[in-house]
Amino acid sequence: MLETTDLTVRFGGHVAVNAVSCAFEPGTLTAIVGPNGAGKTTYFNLISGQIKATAGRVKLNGVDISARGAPARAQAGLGRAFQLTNLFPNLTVRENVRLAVQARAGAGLNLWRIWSDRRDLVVRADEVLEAVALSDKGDALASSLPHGDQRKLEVGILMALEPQVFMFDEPTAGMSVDEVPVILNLIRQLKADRTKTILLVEHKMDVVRELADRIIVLHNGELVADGEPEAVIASPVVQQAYLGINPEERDQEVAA
Ligand SMILES: Nc1ncnc2c1ncn2[C@@H]1O[C@H](COP(=O)(O)OP(=O)(O)OP(=O)(O)O)[C@@H](O)[C@H]1O
Repeated sequence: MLETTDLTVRFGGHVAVNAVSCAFEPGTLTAIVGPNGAGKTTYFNLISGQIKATAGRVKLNGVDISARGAPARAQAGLGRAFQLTNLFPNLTVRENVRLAVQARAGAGLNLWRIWSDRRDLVVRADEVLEAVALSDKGDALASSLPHGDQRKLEVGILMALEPQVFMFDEPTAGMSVDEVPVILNLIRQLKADRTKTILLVEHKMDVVRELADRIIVLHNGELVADGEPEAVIASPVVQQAYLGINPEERDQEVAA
C-alpha cells in the first residue's frame, strides 16, 4: 500500500500541495483530478521523489521512503511514466524495451552480451512490444517514432520494469483518437492484475469515469473530495471546477 501523510510543499509563499493524506490500495485505480494548477503533478512529484516535501511523509508497504531520492523510490516499486524522458532516443524500440526487461531481471545493462543466452528475456521483451502494439516498429529508433508511439513505448518500458505502483500523468495527452484506446487497454490490463496500485492524473472525465475505482479531487493543493466516481463527479466541487456550474445558482434558477 502507498500512503501519504500531511504531504506538503511550499514554493516561496505558495503552498502547491497542502497536507494531503491519502492511502492507495493494491488492485485499485485512483484518478486524481482537479483544475489546472491544483497541484496534481506536484503531488506526483512528491510521491515519486522528484521534488522534496516541505513536510509530511510517503510510505510504501509500511516503509517510510520520505528521505529517499527518486531512483531509490523507483527501486522500491514506484513506477512513473515521465512524458518521454524515460526513453533512450538513439536506441531502437526493441532495445529500449530489452534494457528495461534486463534491468528488471537484474541482468545488467549490456545490450549486446546477454541476449544469446537469455531466451526468456527476449521472449518477455517481445511480449511487451506486442502488448503496446509496437511489434512492427521494433527496429525503428525511438526518436523516429511519432509522439503517440513514443508514449506507448514509454508505457511498455514501465510495464517491463514491473513496478508495484503505476503512476500515469495524462497518459493520452497529445495522442490521436485511434491511439488512445491502445493506452486505455493497457491500463485496463494492468488494473486486472489485482496486485498493482494505479494512480492516474487525467483531465478527460470520460476516461476517468471508465477506468477509476475511486476519484480524489485536488483544489488549491488541498484534497477536497475522495470517493466513488459517480458520487465525486456529481459533487458540487467537481461540478464547479469542471463544468463551471455553481449548484446553488443552478438551484435558484430552477426555482425561479
Ligand atoms: N517548481 C515549482 N516552482 C514554483 N511553483 C511551482 C513549481 N511546480 C509547480 N508550481 C506551482 O504549483 C501549482 C501546482 O502546479 P501543478 O503543476 O502541480 O498543477 P496541476 O494540477 O498538475 O496542473 P495542470 O492540470 O495544469 O497540469 C501551480 O500554481 C504551479 O505554478
